[in-house]
Amino acid sequence: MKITISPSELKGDILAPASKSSMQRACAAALVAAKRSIIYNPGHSNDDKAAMGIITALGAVIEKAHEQITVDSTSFAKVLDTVAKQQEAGEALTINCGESGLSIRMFTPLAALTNKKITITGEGSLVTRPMDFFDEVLPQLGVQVQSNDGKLPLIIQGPLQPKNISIDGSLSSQFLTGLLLAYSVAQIDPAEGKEISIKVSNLKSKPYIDLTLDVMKKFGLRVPENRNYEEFVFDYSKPHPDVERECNTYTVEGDWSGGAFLLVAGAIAGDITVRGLSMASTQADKKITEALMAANAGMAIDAKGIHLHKSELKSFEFDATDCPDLFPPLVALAAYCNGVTSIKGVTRLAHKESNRGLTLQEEFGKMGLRVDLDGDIMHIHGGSGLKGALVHSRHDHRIAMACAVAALRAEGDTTIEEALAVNKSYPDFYDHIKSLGAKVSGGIDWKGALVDN
Ligand SMILES: O=C(O)C1=C[C@@H](OP(=O)(O)O)[C@@H](O)[C@H](O)C1
Ligand SMILES: C=C(OP(=O)(O)O)C(=O)O
Repeated sequence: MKITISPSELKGDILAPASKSSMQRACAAALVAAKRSIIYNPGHSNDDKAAMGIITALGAVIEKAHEQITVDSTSFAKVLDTVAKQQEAGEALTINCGESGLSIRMFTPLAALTNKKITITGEGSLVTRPMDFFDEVLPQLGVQVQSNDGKLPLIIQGPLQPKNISIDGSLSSQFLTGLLLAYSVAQIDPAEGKEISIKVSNLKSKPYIDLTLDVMKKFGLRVPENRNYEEFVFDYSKPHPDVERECNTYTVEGDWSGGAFLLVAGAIAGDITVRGLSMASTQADKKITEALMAANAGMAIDAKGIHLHKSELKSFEFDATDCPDLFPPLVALAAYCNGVTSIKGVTRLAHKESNRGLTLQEEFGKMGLRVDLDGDIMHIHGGSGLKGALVHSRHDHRIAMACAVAALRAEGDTTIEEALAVNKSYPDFYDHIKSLGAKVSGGIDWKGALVDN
């Protein structure tokens, strides 16, 4: 599907979408909390749908209402209980993680809490993303694993038993997120002692772990002591925090990752207000506000939201090692900043939905932007304007959104091929920018019919 964006001025206000990082974690926490949970402001991106599909496959029952979902996962309590009694292994099961890196890395250890033989599959770019962490780590926790040479599909069989382990956190924080959730509810072997810890070296994307711990706390799960992101210690001698609580309630946060595209759109082509992004959030991509400030963006933050208007922008330096998803919107921003912007953390981008350092260089190159890759640093030569072009999302949602935002101020039209890649995280993206006045043509209407294409 192609979508064309013509140069536009944006005006108005918009509510940021639901965060898939927050929503997927809520699904996982609701599953292992093994009771009833009400999740408000649920997301409906493909990654969110993958998470809901997985917890359903693992026994949770989801009831959807207008602005909330109710998850009943009391049957998961029985699963854990069955494991504790070491009964017969259950029947085989397949779970499909769609294209979601977080889902596969977070739910695999949770699926391994059961004693079922489970096949874990995925689609699109997920089949080429590295999963060899599981080959190395899960057997240390008593889980049998078979992978396709470190890639999907995985076949696992638990039950996972928490043990003192050391892991490498340099590729992704998502594996640690999964282990933390699993350790919080797993049955422990008394011989392991009362304190069990996960040591982590070289952890990247640290704020995502803060979000994991925050969600665990809100769902009344056992939360480990975080020793400077180098060791996470579970004290099993302490009673489980909220076992008495009958029902959890959780509100999915507004999405700083998707919201970053709206904020950048406002800084280069607008006079807009983005609502629903909390400054109290632990989300990594809240750091976009620091980049906007460094670029001299016309920004003001108050109780009504974040206001952005078009202004003269200057180049900046930024470290995105712990917030890698900001690279695409930052490139769109830097394209309109006078001078050379330098962003650190390129090596974090190699295994996302595309190899994002290269993809950004190539797709923005088609619009006339010079992007140099110098080891871990990206240099963006901004300020001389972009030309509308035919670009390709490369099946990467953040590349499609970055090109769309940059197109708002380019000279001439920009057509994005495979533009519906945005459905992975932000299905309403084109509708949202359109409601702010962006000239968007092509695509599908709400009935799935082709429009203008
Ligand atoms: O935990 C999460 O919700 C995520 C963690 C980050 O991955 P890494 O930890 O692999 O950097 C981020 O890039 C991804 O989009 C979402
Ligand atoms: C990399 C991303 O997600 P995930 O790793 O969960 O697929 C992303 O949303 O940019």
